[in-house]
Amino acid sequence: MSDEQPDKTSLRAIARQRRRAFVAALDPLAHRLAFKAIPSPLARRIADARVVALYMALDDEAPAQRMAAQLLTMGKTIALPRVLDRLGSMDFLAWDPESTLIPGPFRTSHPEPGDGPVTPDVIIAPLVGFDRMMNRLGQGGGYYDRSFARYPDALRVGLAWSAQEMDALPADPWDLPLHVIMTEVELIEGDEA
Ligand SMILES: Nc1nc2c(c(=O)[nH]1)N(C=O)[C@@H](CNc1ccc(C(=O)N[C@@H](CCC(=O)O)C(=O)O)cc1)CN2
Ligand SMILES: Nc1ncnc2c1ncn2[C@@H]1O[C@H](COP(=O)(O)OP(=O)(O)OP(=O)(O)O)[C@@H](O)[C@H]1O
Repeated sequence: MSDEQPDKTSLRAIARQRRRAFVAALDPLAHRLAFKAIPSPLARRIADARVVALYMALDDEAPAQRMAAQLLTMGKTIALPRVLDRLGSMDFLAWDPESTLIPGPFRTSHPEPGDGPVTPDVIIAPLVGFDRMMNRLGQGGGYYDRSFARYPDALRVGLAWSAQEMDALPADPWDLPLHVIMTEVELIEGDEA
């Protein structure tokens, strides 16, 4: 554990509260339309990707599953994470949005294992907070940090409501920056290609 851990914990509490208030106050139509369309700069960046990992939103998270329809139209294989243990391990399983999901730990759900895990070319990640330096603050389990490290060539895309932006987040040595952050109002691209 680093000295920054308590700091991240209080930032998480602030960011979760802000996210809850923002989503509660959002115009219902604006909410319904958000995150459905993939902005063209992002569509270009994932043009050659085969497997795109989404997530099923919990609580007030940005609803990533809404991007599934357009991704299928683009010919992508969609994957979802499967939590393997409570220590931070997960893998990714291909998902046909028509098929049912199996309940997993932490209120998550994942596809049937089918032919086994797939390697994601793009990882669309949920987050609690983000900053303009492309830092991501997650739930604190290190699940996405470990997956980013395991698939270093995958494009790391954070999905968030704009209200989840923080001034500056602490970055631990294992934190890999996001390449792209998509909110309901803008697409933020990091300096690195
Ligand atoms: N939608 C979604 N799926 C995901 C994640 C995620 O953040 N969001 N994960 C990302 O890691 C992994 C699962 N890890 C998770 C870890 C904790 C909680 C959770 O609900 N935690 C408590 C908060 C505990 C606390 O207060 O610290 C909660 O919100 O009730 C959910 C998922 C993989 N799948
Ligand atoms: N690549 C890694 N290998 C092993 N342990 C890791 C790795 N990345 C992070 N961890 C561990 O995971 C824990 C949680 O890290 P952190 O607080 O940054 O999680 P988070 O990014 O907020 O969570 P999540 O990714 O689940 O949403 C840390 O204690 C850290 O030691």
